[in-house]
Formats: sequence, C-alpha cells, structure tokens
Amino acid sequence: MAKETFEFQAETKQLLDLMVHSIYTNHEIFLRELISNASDAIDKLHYESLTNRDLLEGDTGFEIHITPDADAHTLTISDNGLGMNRDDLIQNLGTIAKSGTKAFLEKLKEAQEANSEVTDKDMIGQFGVGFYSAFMVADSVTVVTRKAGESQAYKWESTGDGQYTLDECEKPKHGTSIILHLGSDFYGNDKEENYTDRDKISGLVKQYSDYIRYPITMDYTVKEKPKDADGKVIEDAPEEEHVETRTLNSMQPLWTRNKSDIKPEEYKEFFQHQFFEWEDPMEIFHTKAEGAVEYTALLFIPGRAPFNLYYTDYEAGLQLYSRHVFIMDKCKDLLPDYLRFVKGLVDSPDLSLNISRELLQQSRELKLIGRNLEKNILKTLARDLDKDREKYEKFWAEYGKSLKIGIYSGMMTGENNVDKLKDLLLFMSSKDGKLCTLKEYVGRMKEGQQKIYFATGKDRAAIDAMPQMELLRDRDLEVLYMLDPVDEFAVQAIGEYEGKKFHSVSQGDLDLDDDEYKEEKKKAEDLAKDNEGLLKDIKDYLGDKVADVRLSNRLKSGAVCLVADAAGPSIAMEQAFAVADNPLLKARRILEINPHHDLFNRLQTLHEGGKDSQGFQDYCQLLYDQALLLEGILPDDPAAFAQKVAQMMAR
Ligand SMILES: Nc1ncnc2c1ncn2[C@@H]1O[C@H](COP(=O)(O)OP(=O)(O)OP(=O)(O)O)[C@@H](O)[C@H]1O
Repeated sequence: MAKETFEFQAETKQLLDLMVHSIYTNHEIFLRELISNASDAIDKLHYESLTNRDLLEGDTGFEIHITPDADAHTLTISDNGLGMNRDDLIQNLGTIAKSGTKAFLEKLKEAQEANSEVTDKDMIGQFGVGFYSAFMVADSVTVVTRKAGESQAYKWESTGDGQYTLDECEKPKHGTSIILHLGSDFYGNDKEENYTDRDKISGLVKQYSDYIRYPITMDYTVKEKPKDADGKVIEDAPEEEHVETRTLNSMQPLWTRNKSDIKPEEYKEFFQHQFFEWEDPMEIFHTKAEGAVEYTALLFIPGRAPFNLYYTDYEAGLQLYSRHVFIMDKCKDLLPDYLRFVKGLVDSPDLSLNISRELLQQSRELKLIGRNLEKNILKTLARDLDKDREKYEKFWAEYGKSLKIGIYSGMMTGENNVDKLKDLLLFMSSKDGKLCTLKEYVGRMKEGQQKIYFATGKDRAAIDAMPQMELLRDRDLEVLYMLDPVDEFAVQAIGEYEGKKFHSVSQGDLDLDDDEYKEEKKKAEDLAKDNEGLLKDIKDYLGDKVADVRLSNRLKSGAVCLVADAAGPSIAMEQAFAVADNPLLKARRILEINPHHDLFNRLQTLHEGGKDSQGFQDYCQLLYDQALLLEGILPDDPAAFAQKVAQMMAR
C-alpha cells in the first residue's frame, strides 16, 4: 500500500486550528490527555484478554513508557494497549464522532467572547478533544500503532493543517506510540516549557496522572561507580553509565485509598480529569461496603448540570471496575434515571469479569449495589436539605428538574418514586418568594385550609398578575408557584401530601372553606340562572373552543379568566403536551366571566341588542382572546384580535 493522504473532517479541522493557534495557555495538559488515552487502550486490551489471552501475544506487563529525546526534539508516549488498525485510525483520529464537540467549540467561543474565568484547562477534554491537544506543543505528530491480534502496523502523520497521511509500517509490539515533534518553544534548556526535560515530565506525571493504574515509566541514564560481588561500591573505580527504568506514578487508584488520607484537592483533580469536568463537585460520596455484597464507590454530584442533561444524547451511568480492572464506562443500571447526573465509579470484587457486559448489568449484585447507592445519595440530600439549606438550594437549582421528572416518570415505569422524592421537592411560595418544601407548606397552612394551592406560569410576576390569584391573596392563602412545565406533572403524580390534595388556582372550584366564599358562590349560581340565555349564547358563539362559559366567583377585579375543568389536565399541562407534539391531552377550557365587572353589564346590554349583532360577537371573541393572553397563549388569530381592539379604541 502506498502512502495515502486524507482530509480531516471539517469539525476536526476547526478543532485543530484552535489547538495549533492555541488560545490555550495551559499546554502541559496534553501529556495527561495522551497518558489517559494510553491507559484507556490498555484497559480495553486487559478486558478483552480476559476472554482471549492470545491477544496479549505473550506480553503480560502493561506499561506506558515515555521517551523524551532532547537531540531529536521529540517526546514519545508508548503503550502496549489495544492499538488501532487502519479503520480505527481513520475513525478515531480523523473525525470527531461526538456530538458534544460542536457544543464544545461553541462554548469555547462564548467563553472567549465573554472573557470568562473558565480556563482552557477546565474546558479541554470535557468534550473529548484529548488527542488533538498534542498539536498545542507539537509541529507534527506521528502515530505508530498495531492492533493486538492483527499483523499489519500503520503510521499516521499530520502537521495539524487539515490533512493526515496513512502508511503501512512495521511494529513488533502491539499498542501505540505517539511521537510528538515538539515546536521550537517546547524544547531546549533555555525554555520554560521544555518537554524533553525529565524532571518536568516526571513532575507532570505526578501532578496529573499519579493514580493511573498502569506503570508510567521513563528511562534515566545513571552514572554510578560499579559495585563488587557483595554489593559494595568500588570507590576507586571510574563511574559507569547505565540505563535505569523508573516508574513515575504511585499507581494506587484514588478510591482504594483511605478516605482520611485523601486531600480535597486530590478528589477534585480526580473528578475533573476522570469525568471531564471543569468545576468542583458539589458533593462527594466515598463509601466502602462489606456484607451481602462488597464494593467501593466514589460518586460525585458535579457542580453544574451538563447542558444536555435532559436530551437524548446525554449518556448517564457509572464506571464499573472489578478488583480495579476496568469493565465498562457508562453502566446505566446502577442508579435510577432520576439520578442520571451523578458521576463516578463502582469497584466490586463481586462483579464477574467473565460474563458479558449485558448480563453483568442484570446481575443481582449490581442491583443490590445500585439500591444501596441510591439510598445513600437520597439520605445525603435529605441531610443537606435539613442542615445546609443554602447548599441544598444550589443543588436544587441544578438538578431539581431531574427529581421532578423522576416522580412522574416513575408512574409510567412502575417505580414508586413519590415516597422517595416528595420530601426533597422545593417550590417557590407566594408567601415570601422563597423556596419551600411540601412539609413546610402544610405545616403553616391556615386553619380549615383543605388544599395545597398552586399556580402555573412562566415566572413569578406572570403568576402574581393572574386574576385567579387575587382571591387567594385576599384570603392570605399561600400558593406554590409552578414555574417549570414539569412541576405540574410531578404534583399530579404525588396527588396528595399528608392528606391534602393539590389544587390549581386555574382549575375547578377553589372550594374555600369560609362563609364569604360560600355566599359568593351561591350568589354567582343565582346570577348564572338569571343570565342563562346570555351565557348559552356566548358559548354557542365560541363553539368548541370552550367546554363551558360560567360566571366566576374567583375573580375580584379581573374581567375574565380561563380555567380548566377539575377532571382532566390543566391548561398549562395541555400547553406542555402541545410543545412535546402530543396534542392528545386537551384541557376542558372553561371561560369564567366576572359578573361584578362593568364589562359584564356592557355584555348584557349588547346581548339585548341580539346575539347575532356584530357588537356582541366582537365582545365574545375579545373576551376569549383576553383570557387566552392571560394564560400566556396567543389568540388563534392575532391579526383579527388587534384589528378589533383598534376599532374599539377608535370609537
Ligand atoms: N494510545 C491510544 N491507543 C489506542 N487508541 C487510541 C489511543 N489514543 C487515542 N486513541 C483512539 O482515538 C480516539 C480519540 O481520542 P481522543 O483523545 O481524541 O478522544 P477520547 O479519548 O475518545 O475522548 P476523551 O478525551 O474525551 O476521553 C480514542 O477514543 C481512541 O479510540
């Protein structure tokens, strides 16, 4: 095969361009990225060799070897991992398959424009741009690799300018060598960033890659006086040179160490690197368990929710290890979906390495571990809510939605998440604009109050302006604000809390307990009887847009509002379904008119002029459109609405 030239995929080019004309200042992390890739490749071979020992080709000691060459100005990182064949090279080092990379590029641009605090070190690697970071320090990169179990080796070369070449070559050992031809700023003793300097390299390995599970080695030329047969130094002999291979990392995985010996910075560094995060975790769980099943878990709640947490491309799951041997990256079956934001790993000697990953995920041990971890996490969250409200509210702002989704999606999957999660929910209250739990709400309910009132809207101001709120405000009744479309679904799934049912201020009868309300209700019923003809004609004009037209006893100063029948979804839920392209669930809309508003008298007068008169019909339409607007919904025909309002204003 002759040498072939390939073009990088457009996105890769963009990324390479960023690396070459580096906006990154923290170049040194390239080493961490390449070591990490080497370790991943060894992990893969290690795992596969458990069922196919031939792949090891007689080689048993895994190793990552670093060779700085001050004369050739190169730095080589070699591993005896799985290696790559031709297809792998094209696939892995020519394209960026990950959808997150585009988002990375955008985020990076944003950060640059905003001149934000986010440093390059923080961002790089988060979206898997690891290998390309080599171009920050290298003018060109050569990759020589042979896949374990295959005979042909390949050489990949690029200067990072949009093209790369592939050629066949010889490589006796399986695995990969990445040779960096360092740029002139990155070699030479006079340079601050001299990556051919052994002290520099060993320092970086200690700093960033100490816990890598395989030895990271480097050769040192040592000048020593020879020793005699008894091991004693021969003092008068001239010094001799020999090469000594030293291991630079301690190789002890962080999670196997004692909690009390681990410094917060170590957890932080591990979390950021292992899980491509760039902020500190907000919670760390490091547990060792023995008993029915033995395991160590090191879990983190990231400081910030990933932008795609609720999108289908988000991959939840924990890393799995057995006796420190990596099994898989994203095991989804450990934690319930509502904890999808938790990152971390589980290492258990009780997990069998010799069964397929699919079967492993079904295993009894795994389920048991998962249940324990879930309990642990929920207990910690409950403790935070109780003891450190500020911290919990921060958690809530990032992940509250996930718990709320968990409550109602549990209904569909048959898990009962309600009891586990209902006491962890927070809603903003009309009382003080602060977040409160359901327990707090119920604890301060007014005497005789039977229901937990809530209102749905896009923000606090929109809800406060709802005509339906006025009556409750007058009665000093606390209302919970449902500001997120999922809130109402969660509340529906809970149904009732401590025997108190949830009740939307825009749905059904408010059922207040006081005499005044009952009297008002009675009055409205009498008035409705007197105006039966009027209400029927409005309903007839609006047709199937509304299920009913009624006189309101919930409105104070507002003229109209739209409510939903108590049986069936609310209007907000209907809207949420519509957004999700599921128009099946429709609210039964009821138009309520305030009989004490001047507008009502006007309506009566117009009605006397005939139900077919233009004036009456225009009023009916405008009333309905107004009610829609109050719910944040556009009138069906905004132009006609504007036209009618304009005509009336001109009169
Ligand atoms: N030393 C290596 N041995 C074998 N394959 C490698 C090696 N280095 C890189 N690769 C392959 O190239 C791919 C791309 O590497 P890159 O560092 O860009 O991303 P990644 O490692 O997949 O993502 P991340 O950096 O987010 O872990 C890897 O997924 C792997 O398949």
